[in-house]
Amino acid sequence: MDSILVINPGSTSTKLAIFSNHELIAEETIRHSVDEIAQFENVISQTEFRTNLISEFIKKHEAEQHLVAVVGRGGLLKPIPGGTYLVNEALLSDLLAEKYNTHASNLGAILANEFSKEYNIPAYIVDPVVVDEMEPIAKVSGLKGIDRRSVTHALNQKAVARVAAEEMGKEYNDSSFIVAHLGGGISVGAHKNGKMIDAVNGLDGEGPFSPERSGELPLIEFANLIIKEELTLADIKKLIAGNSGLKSYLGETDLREVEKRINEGDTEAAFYEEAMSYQVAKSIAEMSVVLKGKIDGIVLTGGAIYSESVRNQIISRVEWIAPVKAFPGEMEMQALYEGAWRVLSGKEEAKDYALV
Ligand SMILES: Nc1ncnc2c1ncn2[C@@H]1O[C@H](COP(=O)(O)OP(=O)(O)O)[C@@H](O)[C@H]1O
Ligand SMILES: CCCC(=O)OP(=O)(O)O
Repeated sequence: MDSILVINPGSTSTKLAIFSNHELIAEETIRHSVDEIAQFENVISQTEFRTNLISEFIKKHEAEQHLVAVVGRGGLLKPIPGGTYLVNEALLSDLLAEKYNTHASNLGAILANEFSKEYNIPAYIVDPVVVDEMEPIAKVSGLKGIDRRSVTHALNQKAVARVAAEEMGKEYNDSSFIVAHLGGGISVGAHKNGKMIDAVNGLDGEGPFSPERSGELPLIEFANLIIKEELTLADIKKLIAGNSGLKSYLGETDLREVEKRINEGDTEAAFYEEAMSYQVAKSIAEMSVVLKGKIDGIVLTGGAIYSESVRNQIISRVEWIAPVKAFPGEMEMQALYEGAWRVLSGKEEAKDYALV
């Protein structure tokens, strides 16, 4: 039985799966609390902690003898086309140096490499968070020398848009969708004819706030804070992409805990949950302008879309734009497996990061 190990590190979770001959053999989502993540100085220093969790998973499912490849979520690399990439020195070196910023997805290739070495099998990443299909006009920021960049849940955005298109009897490559992914971070993409032509960057301080990120901030107020608190660049990255959003308002990134508080009558928790939904709806509307109103559907996805109230709050504000479909959670594990399988079966060649 040839098996492929799938490793998907998110900011609040490590998702693991084993697939064999297109069948899901085992799957687990390990959630990480705010306190658990706070023990670590940075993302890279979580490697051993998450490696141990993955080793336990492999042993629990007795997969050691069967692994033929490992595939991880692709992190912050240089802007590159979509596809399956071999994990090699050039790719690992950019991730370990955090050359293009820090995020849990950087661990995908690093963790995959650990198991590649242990089991002497190839390691891949698929459609990393930096997949860049933005049109030139979308990259203009408003200040010469600074361009907008594409940092999104590209893998899942494309996977769910494909399923939504199929359900509507359409082809992804021949339709227009707005996809909002609500995870630890929130990204929103305008997909036109198979390409994400504009996107709200879910990491660098654009668009809606998320369970742990600030999204867009009033610039002058933020500049004053940086000066007053004498923040370094590392402090700023940690603040806007790890210690803001619901965490800063409510001390919590787990929406299920937030909802428990709401059910117990916490009006502040209810207010900030609704504010997050309100901001997501605004970003979706922004993308409807990118697509000039010709939209086949709006797709809501990510862990936070399991929340009925978040889902309904967004839908009530955007359903006038286009029909809305919700895919709570993500289809990333299957998409990662398929990307690796396409290469192993010879249908596609793995791309070399150093050469793109
Ligand atoms: N069943 C659920 N109900 C409500 N919220 C959920 C549920 N499952 C996950 N979430 C929330 O979704 C967010 C994380 O989404 P997810 O896509 O799993 O994150 P990650 O970015 O870590 O991959 C967290 O706020 C989490 O609490
Ligand atoms: C926008 C980059 C991807 C991202 O934010 O992923 P998480 O939600 O897992 O943090």
